[in-house]
Amino acid sequence: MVNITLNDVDVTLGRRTVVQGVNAAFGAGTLTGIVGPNGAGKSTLARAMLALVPAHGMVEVDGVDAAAMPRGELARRIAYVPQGQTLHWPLTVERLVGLGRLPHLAPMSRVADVDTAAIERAMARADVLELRDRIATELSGGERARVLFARALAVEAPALIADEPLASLDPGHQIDVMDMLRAEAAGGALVIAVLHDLTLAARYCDRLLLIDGGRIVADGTPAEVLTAERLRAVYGIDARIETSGEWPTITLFGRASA
Ligand SMILES: Nc1ncnc2c1ncn2[C@@H]1O[C@H](COP(=O)(O)OP(=O)(O)OP(=O)(O)O)[C@@H](O)[C@H]1O
Repeated sequence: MVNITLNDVDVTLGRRTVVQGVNAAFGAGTLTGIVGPNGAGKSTLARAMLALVPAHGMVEVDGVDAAAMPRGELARRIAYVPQGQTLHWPLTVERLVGLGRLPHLAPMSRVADVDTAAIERAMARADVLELRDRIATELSGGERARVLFARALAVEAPALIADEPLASLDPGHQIDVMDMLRAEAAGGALVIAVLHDLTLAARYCDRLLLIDGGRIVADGTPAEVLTAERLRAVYGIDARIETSGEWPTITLFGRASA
């Protein structure tokens, strides 16, 4: 079990404050989607939770200041799928997924049976077993995205933060990844995903944080957060939201007229 609390968090990059006054708490067993337009500060907020960018205010993981937590401990508690990561080394897929076990290994120690089993599970769940002997730098964008997702699953951490895990995936694999995120949350994990697909976010997430200009502009269930007025104000689009079904469905009409 793990929890993440943000108390009045600001992040300044260069001379710009890109996350401002964010207060939110995340607990076990919930899938939260972070949505908002390009440049809203979603990735920066995710990175602040992982202490990858310096933040003002307080980011607490299990009641401890994340910035003061040893990196290995933080990495064992929160697995991370970064946005659009470039791969530099020609590792096999299996070796790359195996890097997810690094936070569990003592320096210079070898991969143990428990690690091998976790790597196998992660590759199976991310549907990359057939790619295991391929060189990761030679994969297609979608194959690479699934391998990087598998690397995060291999950590078997109680929390998972995935930054745009659906980018480059075909519709079938998008649904597979959303099913996996849901299953992680149903199994008791704290799961946060930065998403652009509002339809999938609405269908799968328990909670949405809508970010604009570095601030939370709405926080609640998808039906509470996704209103036509907000989509117009935040994204500048005209949309119809149907809330009569099991989850809200969104039909996009186009750019909102001024
Ligand atoms: N290193 C940096 N120095 C200065 N500004 C930065 C830096 N990194 C990001 N930014 C700016 O911070 C803002 C928020 O960026 P961020 O990547 O968090 O947005 P995002 O909501 O994830 O966007 P997208 O949906 O396009 O991925 C953007 O305006 C971006 O240009």
